[in-house]
Amino acid sequence: MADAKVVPGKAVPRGRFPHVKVAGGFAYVSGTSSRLPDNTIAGASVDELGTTTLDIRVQTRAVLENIRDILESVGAGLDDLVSVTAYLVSMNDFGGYNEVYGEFFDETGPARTTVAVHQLPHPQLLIEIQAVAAMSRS
Ligand SMILES: O=C(O)C/C=C/C(=O)C(=O)O
Repeated sequence: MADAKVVPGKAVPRGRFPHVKVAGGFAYVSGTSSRLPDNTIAGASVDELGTTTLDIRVQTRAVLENIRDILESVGAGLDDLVSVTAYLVSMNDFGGYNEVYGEFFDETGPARTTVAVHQLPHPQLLIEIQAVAAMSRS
């Protein structure tokens, strides 16, 4: 049985899809950004002159924390992840992303693929991650 869920308290999806869908013993987490419940973007700020500052480290941490919260809503956690696909707007951000990623996971963690894409669904986003977790907990 498949079980799709929009998680209360998380940023509402900007389309008709769930945060997570559980099927066949796995939890499939939709592409997740650093967007917060008030629709601001963690790791993005605009000063009084309109200059935008984007921080890949802050965004990466917030993305992984959002995924952690989404997984917890279905009884799983970051330790249950088996696959991660990360989308960066620029490979110039790979170093900062990789540094923060390494605070969450090591070589026993999920299989990972990182690619650069032309754009993400909001101009302030530097990173989005989709992930799959095994539902190992009873
Ligand atoms: O929800 C976000 O902030 C970013 C992710 C969006 C998608 O992956 C999507 O709309 O499909």
